Amino acid sequence: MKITLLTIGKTDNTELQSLMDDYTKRLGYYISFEMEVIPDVKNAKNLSEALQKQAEGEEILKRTTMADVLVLLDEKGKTFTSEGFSQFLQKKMNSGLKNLIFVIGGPYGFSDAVYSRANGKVSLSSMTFSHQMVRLFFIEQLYRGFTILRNEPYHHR
Ligand SMILES: C[S@@+](CC[C@H](N)C(=O)[O-])C[C@H]1O[C@@H](n2cnc3c(N)ncnc32)[C@H](O)[C@@H]1O
Repeated sequence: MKITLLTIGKTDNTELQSLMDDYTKRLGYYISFEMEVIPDVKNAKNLSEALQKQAEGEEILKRTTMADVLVLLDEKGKTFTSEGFSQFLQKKMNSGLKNLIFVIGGPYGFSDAVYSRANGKVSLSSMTFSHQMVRLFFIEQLYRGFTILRNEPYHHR
């Protein structure tokens, strides 16, 4: 199984990027993982929130096929413990799925079209994080999930 994390817009914070690179490298020992950055929508300043979400949504949907499982990172989604999330990952791997795609929305979240296509929603907290911060938190949780599945001493119950 390959896991892709789709995000909108590059991170211009080098410290955040360096932490993400570190967890991405570590994750690579366990699973094929890629973070794909969708370029910021051009002229976003001149667009309404709805139009910006629609444009971002089209870019997200372009990058998925119906065979992929698409899971949105969304504060109103399902919450997991880290152990529960590791079981979620294990089940997806056992199911023979080829592509598991997680998506982080832009500054205004997701368009209705993306919500309609999604197979599920996962929340990291009921608080809202910036779309930049949430990438780091999520990649760390993915890494944690795999260390739990391998019984490695990263996660302390
Ligand atoms: C600034 S937030 C957008 C908030 C927007 N009000 C909404 O309704 O989604 C940008 C993105 O970060 C992600 N995000 C923020 N907080 C999150 C959380 N607690 N759990 C999961 N994803 C979160 C979501 O993908 C969201 O689309």
